[in-house]
Amino acid sequence: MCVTKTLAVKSRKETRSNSTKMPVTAVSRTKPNILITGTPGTGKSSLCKQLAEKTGYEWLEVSKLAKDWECISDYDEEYDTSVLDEDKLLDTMEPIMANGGKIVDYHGCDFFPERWFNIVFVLRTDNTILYDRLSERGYTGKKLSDNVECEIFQTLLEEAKSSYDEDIVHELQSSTLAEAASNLERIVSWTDQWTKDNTS
Ligand SMILES: Nc1ncnc2c1ncn2[C@@H]1O[C@H](COP(=O)(O)OP(=O)(O)OP(=O)(O)O)[C@@H](O)[C@H]1O
Repeated sequence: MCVTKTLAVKSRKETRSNSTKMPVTAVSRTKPNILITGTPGTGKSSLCKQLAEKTGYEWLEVSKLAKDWECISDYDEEYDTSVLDEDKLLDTMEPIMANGGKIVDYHGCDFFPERWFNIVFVLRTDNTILYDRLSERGYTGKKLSDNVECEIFQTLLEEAKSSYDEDIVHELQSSTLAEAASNLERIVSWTDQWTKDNTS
């Protein structure tokens, strides 16, 4: 079982979306909200940090902020990872997301409301390269193999495609530094274009 799947429950997302009576599509805002997702180690944080510097948008690193906001409900010893209190996290994020200009970074995506995001990027990394990155980070045993399997089975890509309009979901290769630079450039260009198209 993939680590990310311990943290995401799709049916609850749908219940929330319905209960808030908001449209499923992204609401109007002057700056877009961007979701960057992918298996741990695919380069989300590295990309988001640079993207925030280039755009001036706010980077929300959900795994770290969830701890600061006390939105952790449990600790999963088998996977050596925190389990989110999703309801509390979403309630905390809701007003933050409202004005746009947010870059959300998390290794899961099916519990966020669809209306929050204008675009979704799923980072992908070659399996061998990802194995080495996660080993260097100290991942071993089941945590290491499950995360690599998660990438092999493109779990996050499928999760994103089933949770958001496929037209706004984009897969980005993130195995090399050249790809990282190209991804950054592509997202900055998209952001500039979105702003031109939506604020004139
Ligand atoms: N495209 C890339 N090419 C080469 N190295 C990369 C690339 N992207 C990230 N890295 C390196 O891989 C490691 C993991 O990157 P990073 O921490 O950004 O991943 P992450 O997806 O945010 O992981 P997590 O979900 O656990 O926070 C870092 O050492 C980073 O410098």
